Amino acid sequence: MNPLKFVKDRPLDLIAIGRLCIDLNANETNRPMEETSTFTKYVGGSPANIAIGSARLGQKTGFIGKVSNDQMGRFITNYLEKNDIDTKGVTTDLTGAVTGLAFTEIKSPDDCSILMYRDNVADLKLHPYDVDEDYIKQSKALLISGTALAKSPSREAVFVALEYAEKHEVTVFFDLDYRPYTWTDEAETAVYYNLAAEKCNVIIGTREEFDMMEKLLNVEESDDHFTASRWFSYHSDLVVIKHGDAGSIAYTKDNKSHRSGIFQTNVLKTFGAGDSYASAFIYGLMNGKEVSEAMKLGSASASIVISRHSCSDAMPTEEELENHMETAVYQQS
Ligand SMILES: Nc1ncnc2c1ncn2[C@@H]1O[C@H](COP(=O)(O)OP(=O)(O)OP(=O)(O)O)[C@@H](O)[C@H]1O
Ligand SMILES: O=C(O)C[C@@H](O)[C@H](O)C(=O)CO
Repeated sequence: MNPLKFVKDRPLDLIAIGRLCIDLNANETNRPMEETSTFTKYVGGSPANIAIGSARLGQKTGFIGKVSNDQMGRFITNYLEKNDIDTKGVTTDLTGAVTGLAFTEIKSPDDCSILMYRDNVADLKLHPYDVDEDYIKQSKALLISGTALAKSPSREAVFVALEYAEKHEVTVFFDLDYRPYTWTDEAETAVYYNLAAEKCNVIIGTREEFDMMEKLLNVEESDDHFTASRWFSYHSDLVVIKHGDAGSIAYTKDNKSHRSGIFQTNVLKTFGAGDSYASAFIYGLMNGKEVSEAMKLGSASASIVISRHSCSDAMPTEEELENHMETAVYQQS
């Protein structure tokens, strides 16, 4: 069963809002950053990766975000356009802000980390005035991502987008995308995540991300069912909790749960799993698939992306995803 309804006849399927950055992924793998000397440059940032994954799967996709007024900003906008992403909502910062950089360290397939350079970044300068109501109402769905809530004015820009989405019946997906280094205070983080989640139809996050949101509730032990059911009295119809290589579980408002396993793969690096999962999961739901089938699409896409070097450029097309699901070994959780 698929609990979501999407308005029909809109020019865009999905608009993502938030971070547009650069990933610099280590070329020399199986070694620490101190010993890495060359990196390959890709577009990055969780909502950017999800938008790219969505467009690769044939969804009409747009973006609302802010880029730096330099070569990096232009590289990002050009890449989005080359991937058929509508960039009408992408504005250029005029205050001298820079593009956020994520240097990745690939020590082993299960020991990866990201070193972020995020001082004075353009993505967090997105202003409520940059969010156009007429643009949001052209889409069936909106994807928000938690990192954009970390600072003003980007935080307010996301809340304004949420208001417009509700007004125009745009289904909202929230990928929690919790990056601790972007935040300074745990209570502030939990409060803003919870305020945003109240307004979303679908919430997708890892167990650790939901634990962060439950920090102020004095919850003694993590419990996926408790986590999901909190949101059904607000706007949510569907909550997904990801558990890395142990798969994922989704709960629907009718109190049913759905589990997904993983597709076995040759893991090169772990990052990008969540973004590829989200893009294919959203694509599945928007194309009428049952929740468990959409989760399986998400898992398949994740297994492709973690076997490749980048996150954004590695996103599969519809054909690649279908072929992969036919050939890869599925492991039920
Ligand atoms: N080792 C693995 N092999 C195959 N699939 C995996 C593996 N790890 C994760 N996945 C798939 O990716 C999905 C998302 O992974 P995970 O729970 O690690 O998300 P995440 O922490 O948001 O990812 P990211 O590392 O990108 O932040 C899982 O539900 C699973 O389907
Ligand atoms: O900006 C980031 O958080 C880094 C991402 O671009 C990176 O690709 C990643 O971590 C994907 O999950």
